[in-house]
Amino acid sequence: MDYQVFDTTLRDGGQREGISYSVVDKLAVARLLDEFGVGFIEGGWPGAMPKDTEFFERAKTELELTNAVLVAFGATRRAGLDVAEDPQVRALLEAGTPVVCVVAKSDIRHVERALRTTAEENLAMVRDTVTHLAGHGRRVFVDCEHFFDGFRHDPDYTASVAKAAFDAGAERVVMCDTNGGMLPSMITEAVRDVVRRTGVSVDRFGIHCQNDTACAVANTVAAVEAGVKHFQCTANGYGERPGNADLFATVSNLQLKLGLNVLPDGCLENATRVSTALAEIANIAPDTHQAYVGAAAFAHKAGLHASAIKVDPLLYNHVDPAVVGNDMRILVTEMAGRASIELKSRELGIDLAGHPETLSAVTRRVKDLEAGGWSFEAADASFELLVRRELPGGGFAPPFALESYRVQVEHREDGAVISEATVKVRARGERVIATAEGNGPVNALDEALRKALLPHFPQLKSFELADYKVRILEGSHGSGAVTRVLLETSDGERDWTTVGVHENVVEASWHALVDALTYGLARATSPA
Ligand SMILES: CC(=O)SCCNC(=O)CCNC(=O)[C@H](O)C(C)(C)COP(=O)(O)OP(=O)(O)OC[C@H]1O[C@@H](n2cnc3c(N)ncnc32)[C@H](O)[C@@H]1OP(=O)(O)O
Ligand SMILES: CC(=O)C(=O)O
Repeated sequence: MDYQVFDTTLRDGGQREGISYSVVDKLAVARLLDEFGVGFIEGGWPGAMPKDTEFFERAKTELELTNAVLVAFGATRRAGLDVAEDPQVRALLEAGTPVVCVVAKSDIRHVERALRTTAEENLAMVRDTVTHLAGHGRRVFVDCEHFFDGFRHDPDYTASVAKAAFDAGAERVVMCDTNGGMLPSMITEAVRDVVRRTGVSVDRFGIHCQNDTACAVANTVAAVEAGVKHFQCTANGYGERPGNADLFATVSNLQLKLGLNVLPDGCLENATRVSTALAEIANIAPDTHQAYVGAAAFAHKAGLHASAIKVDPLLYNHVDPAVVGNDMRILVTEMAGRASIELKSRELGIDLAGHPETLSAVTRRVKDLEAGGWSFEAADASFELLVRRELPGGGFAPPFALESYRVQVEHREDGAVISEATVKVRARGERVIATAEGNGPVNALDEALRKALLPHFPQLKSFELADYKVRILEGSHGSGAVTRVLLETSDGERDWTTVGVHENVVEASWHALVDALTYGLARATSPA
């Protein structure tokens, strides 16, 4: 590849609050990153923590990488210590990786105040460590910590650290925006200046940006545009404080916007899947609004967007979502227009192109219902039922009709709380009455309804209530508060979400429940 994509999810990514990878997690993350096509995987700091030491040990036999090489991270030798005697330098070699990356101080203020040593000793620490590691056959990358802050304060000293690393045999010197305080123009200016001062070609430099100004991706792109050929990122931007440059946004920008050859062919289209899988392993909910790979990255809510998208999706998408393995979605809400309804219905397999009256009727109905607290954005199943109910000959025959339901909640002397529901429905020409108990009124209703319908619809057996969310919405314009219920149902293969709204939580739940069973039964009897 023309560029070195250096991933540090397992090292800097692990520095994010809330992440604690196990060794097994680390091995799984490394495999996914390799599959995604990065060139270097920084696995951690051997010797600093037992898990990282074990990871490198197990990687020797358990990790087969196709695209990437494994990198061990460490620091330059301690001040005043012989490099061969420094245990953490020894641990770096014992990790057995072909590449090592050492962090070096490059801001004179850090040298003097944090390391409490001299400018010259710090240069010697860099030289000794690089020479020693290269002498043991390692490719050596040097992360110059606080490079940009240091360069702005004392450019001669910071440049001399970079030069010392190169002269000692470092393959790459990585300029780190450790405090993440830079803006793209500052990066561009510093990159040009350090090349001039050191006389070293820009393509031997690397870039590592923290995200404290929310510019990590932009700063990385700026450095690459200035000629840098090695860039460090983390999956989903995980990292210390607000994080690092997000791998997926960075490679997408470089590949799709600048036309650079950064990943092997066919890898970029795995971005969305790999991003989600890595979020699962990190045990962090995927960021739905993440650029390129988030579930909402290509989700359109505004009616005007939909009307143009109907003509050509690229009129409102900056790239085709498929190039990063993502999908476009149309959201139906009070902001929908007829085009939104038409596109969403098409997404659900209903062609409304020849039905202008239905389009107008559904649009009006959605706006009215949403004004009353309904929300179809996350309830595709209820929206589909609404469309089918409005569509003349929409193939919709409700599988049952309610005569009445009754729910009782009984608090007994011994503290037990029992809910009991009775439903009276008509299904397939028959009147059925069923009673059931439940751990709450909604559960009792659900049980009673299933009991009544099961003899007619055995498919109901596989339906399970997967999630139940309740939100109380404050009333407006003098009306009282209403309750919105979102119900997620699963048949083991597919999930669908329905919505119900009413002043009474049981009635709101009933609406969502009826839609859930109606939709599930309609699906069960129609082809997937
Ligand atoms: C910018 C970055 O994110 S770099 C990555 C940082 N990552 C981590 O810190 C995670 C892992 N860290 C650790 O497990 C521990 O901090 C260790 C094992 C590295 C060190 O632990 P300890 O030996 O207990 O030292 P402690 O963390 O308190 O201080 C770090 C020491 O390293 C020295 N040091 C810091 N940076 C460097 C450097 N680039 N080169 C050499 N020495 C350094 C400090 O001066 C300090 O030395 P001192 O003990 O003489 O005061
Ligand atoms: C090395 C590193 O993580 C930094 O300087 O931010």
